[in-house]
Amino acid sequence: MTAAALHDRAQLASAARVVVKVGSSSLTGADGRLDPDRLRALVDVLAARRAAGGQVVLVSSGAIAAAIGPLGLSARPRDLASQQAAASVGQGLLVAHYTKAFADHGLRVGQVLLTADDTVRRGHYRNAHRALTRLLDLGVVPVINENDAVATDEIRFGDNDRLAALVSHLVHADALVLLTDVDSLYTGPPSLPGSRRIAHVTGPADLEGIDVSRRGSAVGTGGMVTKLESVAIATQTGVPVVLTSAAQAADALAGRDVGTWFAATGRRTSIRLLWLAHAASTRGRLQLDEGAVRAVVERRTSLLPAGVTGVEGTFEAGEPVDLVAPDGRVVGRGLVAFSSEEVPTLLGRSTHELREELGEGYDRELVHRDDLVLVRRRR
Ligand SMILES: Nc1ncnc2c1ncn2[C@@H]1O[C@H](COP(=O)(O)OP(=O)(O)O)[C@@H](O)[C@H]1O
Ligand SMILES: N[C@@H](CCC(=O)OP(=O)(O)O)C(=O)O
Repeated sequence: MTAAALHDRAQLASAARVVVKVGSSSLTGADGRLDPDRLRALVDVLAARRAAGGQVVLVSSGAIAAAIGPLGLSARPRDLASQQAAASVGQGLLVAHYTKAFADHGLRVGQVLLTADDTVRRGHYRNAHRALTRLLDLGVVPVINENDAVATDEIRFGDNDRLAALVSHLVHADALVLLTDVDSLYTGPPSLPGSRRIAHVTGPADLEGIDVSRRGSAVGTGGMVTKLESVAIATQTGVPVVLTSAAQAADALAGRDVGTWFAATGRRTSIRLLWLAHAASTRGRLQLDEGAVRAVVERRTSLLPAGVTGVEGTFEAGEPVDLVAPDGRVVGRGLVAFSSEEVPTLLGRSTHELREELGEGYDRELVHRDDLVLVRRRR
């Protein structure tokens, strides 16, 4: 199935496949613990959508919050190991609640735990796509979360907003619905007098001057910042987004004038490159000479070892690195074809020399053009 581009929120009512992301703040009570009534209210809305024939993929946060009570914690843990342990306990409890609540509507759920790698590395991406598509074909509601118990700080999303954008790409969704604890995007912190609802965003220019700096709820992670990053990823790859509160989920899915509608700005494109440009944290840096900068930036060629003068960091082949110009500007990011141990022996050498000395396999690009994005702004 391919997504038909939705042009306005009214079309959401008949969209065939939507991804709905719900944040921890919408599933918890004032004490920061999971509130089964709030979870059930959301499930009622999603089940109604399924009953009307629409497919739903749910990306749900709340694993860590769900463990706060059972583990006797006073608040959301801050260190990675405790978060991993809490997520491991809480994820089972969370899915048990979903399984029961959807079963009351005659629906099955399938738990899928993903890491950033699963949505970016080619083989993993295809695998996740196949599994999710089959679940949907079987009428199941996939319930997705990050695989927090094994995700380390370097590789994890940490928030589910950007994960939801990548999942929307993965399942070819018609739209992404981000549910949180505010009813829309505002011009400034919602609690500040004078902040106004933004109903419609047609592109990045509409977001200029908007203040999203204030952090959100105590249980949520990313606040509005990661939601706007999610919006950027989804809309640039052709998926429109509605952002609203969980309380208005039914209205949003019915295409009514609630929340903020973010129109799609681009067409379906490579998610790997989008992820590289937006969010991947790089593992190292390759120093380019002027000629290599011109080749990569102006002629859009692959990066060859001959144009690289230095390397920093520790990375494996296939991991993201920054491409740095002689003046220190990051001009691009790429998935490097060799590990940081191998790179120094290749630097400044022509592909011919490398083939002669090291044999075939070493005469290829350091970063292939298909694995490279240009960075226009200073990061
Ligand atoms: N300009 C803004 N418009 C709307 N909400 C904002 C804005 N700036 C900051 N926020 C905050 O973002 C929060 C939502 O993020 P978060 O707590 O991470 O939710 P979730 O758990 O749903 O991911 C809201 O509670 C709100 O206070
Ligand atoms: N994967 C984590 C999500 C972290 C989180 O709080 O995300 P969010 O509430 O969407 O900002 C969990 O399930 O607890």
